[in-house]
Amino acid sequence: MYRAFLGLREEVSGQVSTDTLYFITRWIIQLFQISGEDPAALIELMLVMDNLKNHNPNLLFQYSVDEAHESAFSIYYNLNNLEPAEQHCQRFVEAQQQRFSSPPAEFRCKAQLTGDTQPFQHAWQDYQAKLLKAELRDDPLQHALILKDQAWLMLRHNKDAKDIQNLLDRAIDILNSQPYVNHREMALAYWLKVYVLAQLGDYERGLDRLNKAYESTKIKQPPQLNNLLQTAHLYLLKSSGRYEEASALGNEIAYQSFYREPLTGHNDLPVLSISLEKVLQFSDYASMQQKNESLALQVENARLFRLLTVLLAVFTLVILSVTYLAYRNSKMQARTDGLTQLLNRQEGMRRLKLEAGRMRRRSDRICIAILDLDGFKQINDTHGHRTGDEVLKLLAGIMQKHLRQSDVAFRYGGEEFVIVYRNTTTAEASVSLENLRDKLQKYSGWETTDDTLSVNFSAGLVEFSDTDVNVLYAIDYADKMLYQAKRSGKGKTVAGVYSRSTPEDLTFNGV
Ligand SMILES: Nc1nc2c(ncn2[C@@H]2O[C@H](COP(=O)(O)OP(=O)(O)OP(=O)(O)O)[C@@H](O)[C@H]2O)c(=O)[nH]1
Repeated sequence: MYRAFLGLREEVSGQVSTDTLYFITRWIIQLFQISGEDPAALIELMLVMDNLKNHNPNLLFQYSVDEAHESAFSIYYNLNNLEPAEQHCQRFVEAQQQRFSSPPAEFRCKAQLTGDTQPFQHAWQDYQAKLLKAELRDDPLQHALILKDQAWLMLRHNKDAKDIQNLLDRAIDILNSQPYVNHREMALAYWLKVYVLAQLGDYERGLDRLNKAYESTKIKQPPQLNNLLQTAHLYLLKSSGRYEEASALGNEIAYQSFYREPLTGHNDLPVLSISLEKVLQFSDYASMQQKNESLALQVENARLFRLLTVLLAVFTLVILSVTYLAYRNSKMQARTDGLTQLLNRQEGMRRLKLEAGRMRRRSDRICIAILDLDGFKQINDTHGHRTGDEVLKLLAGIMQKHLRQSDVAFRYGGEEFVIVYRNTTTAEASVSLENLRDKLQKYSGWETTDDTLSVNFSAGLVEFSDTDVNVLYAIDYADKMLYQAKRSGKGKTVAGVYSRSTPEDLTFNGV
């Protein structure tokens, strides 16, 4: 297996990026370590260290400087070569301090070197306090989890295997007695147990625990958890001298790791897959090659699937946007008058009623003006309908430009327009209407006729603040005043205030 990966590194060097090479080296180190080939792992590690020196460590390997030193420490420590172990521990501490804003207060490598039991004591006391809390709260699940964590702590500090087993047995018993079994925690507890039994060389019981662990993760088996159990299995096989089985399982774990993130997301994956196949052709791992192919296919399929999902999402988004825009457009069209682009009568009346509602709620007032172009038939007859249309559009444009945003203007019909002035008195609205009139009369840029056109309008204006009266009465009232404006000479505004007491035969105070 190492040979295959060493060969792979040779094959792809120069073709792939430096950090991919670093990843491959990392596996090789891990493989050597798993198999207890510490000196070989050390040589590989030195290779990484050299790379770290040659490249800018803050850029390329910024996430691995401390990991490399920690691995070097463990290897030297295992080999009982304490001087370099100490150096690497120191470098590891420095790297961690650089990498994290708040690195751990106590470092395990230091404690291991000095035989300092302080970190263990602190953590142990912490767990004891938590245990007490869980007991008081009568929370057996939490209790079991803390027992399991305590076992893990003891294991990391090389405590007595029997004590560790006791803790784990208690944790497993509690987990088993729960109405709903927590499969993940159960598997982790069993995994620890297998690990401890492997250290004790108790293969039979270890295997029994392992089968239970596989069993408890059968329902929901995330790949990482499965991988964890496989690693425990590997320890067990190795510790009981079953090297062939261990080697086969080691291969499987290595291949699975090869195709797992983050390397599968790596740009260099195609080169790696092809090269791995080539290397395997010259090695004695023919059966693994098949597995490699099917795994590569799975990766490719997953990638295609991801691509398709993204494409589908983009496509759906485009369709939705287009549909939404078309819908919005058609809605706009249904609301506006095609010629003047003002609101049409239906939408205008709806907005008028809304404004009346708002007025009632705020005890406000509104002014309603009806404008009618004077002598418009004459304009049509003399200058043609196109000029008539131009006049209508001109007045609409002037309204849009010179009315306030809160005012609502719409085409009431033919050459009639309505303006709803929010919170405005008749005096203020009259000023606005005179302003519109002024702009209309001063206009001279006609496109459809050379003649100077005299364009003007008459208007009926009503102030309306009575909360009990239907706003349509006010419109009728404004219409009647418009009629008065027409009758009394055109080109003017006649205004009045409408209330419930306004008699049927209307009296006007002209402006
Ligand atoms: N060009 C054009 N003319 C229209 C449009 N809608 C209505 N008209 C015309 O507007 C004219 C309105 O004529 P009348 O109701 O007699 O009004 P007027 O000539 O302005 O008379 P007064 O209101 O008394 O000043 C009619 O000839 C309609 O055909 C339109 O969209 N475009």
